[in-house]
Amino acid sequence: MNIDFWKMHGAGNDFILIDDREGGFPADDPQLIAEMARRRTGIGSEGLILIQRSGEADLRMRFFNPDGGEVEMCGNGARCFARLAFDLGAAPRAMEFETVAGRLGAEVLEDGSVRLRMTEPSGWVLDGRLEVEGEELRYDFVNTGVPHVVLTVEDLDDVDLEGTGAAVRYHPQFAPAGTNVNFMQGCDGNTLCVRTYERGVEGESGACGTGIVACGLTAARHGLTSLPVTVRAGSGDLLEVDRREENECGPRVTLTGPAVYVYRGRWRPSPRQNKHF
Ligand SMILES: N[C@@H](CCC[C@H](N)C(=O)O)C(=O)O
Repeated sequence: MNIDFWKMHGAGNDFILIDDREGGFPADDPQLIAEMARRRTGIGSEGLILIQRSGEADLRMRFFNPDGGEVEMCGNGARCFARLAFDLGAAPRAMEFETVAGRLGAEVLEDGSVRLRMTEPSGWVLDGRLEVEGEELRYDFVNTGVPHVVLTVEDLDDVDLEGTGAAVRYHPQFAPAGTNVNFMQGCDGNTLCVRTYERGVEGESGACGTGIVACGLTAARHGLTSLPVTVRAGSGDLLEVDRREENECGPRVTLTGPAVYVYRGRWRPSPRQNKHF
């Protein structure tokens, strides 16, 4: 058996997407997922996404980090999920789907970009203090579907992203789940620039949607910017974070940005994965 997939990216954050509406993908095999996601010897990606049927919404999204572990949500991945689901005829242009973090809404816009309606942010810590390598760091924290620390910096090009990122990601304060770590700088006008050390990628990813939302909301709460805010990801792509009056449920945080096809392919598992096929 082969696995048909789409390779897509959202602002440079790249994913493997699989139409698993009929079931059958061995999601309980982290080794297989890690092998598919591995650069050089696999397809290479910063996450694997399953499109599944749902009894309660249009669809269900499952998201796996490239280390094979399932986590609650992925902002850039959710936009790719919505665009592919719409193009496959699996969901209407304005859809709702389940995630482990809760129910999301998405609208595929005419140009193929996607506006995502997020779950309500939770677990806020504003102006927290953290000791990292003998130094006190000021940080903010919010869960926008997955956990995010936001570190406000003066010069994004001058941060030790891998060093400080890993130290905060594994800091006992955020154990056992760990956290993603965003470095945020105010840029020109009402624009933020963000680079993210991602849990599960264990390094800098091309962009992180939930991290960009965490930064946009944090900057607004500190009065550094106002919503809607434009955020430039590490990849250079621009996304918009807003809080909009969407429906009778009241205002919802939104993330709008690209969802781009790279190619379509078929994965033939290596012999050591043949147990499934
Ligand atoms: N890239 C994602 C976040 C994916 C999950 C993250 N790696 C985690 O473990 O929390 C995004 O765009 O939000």
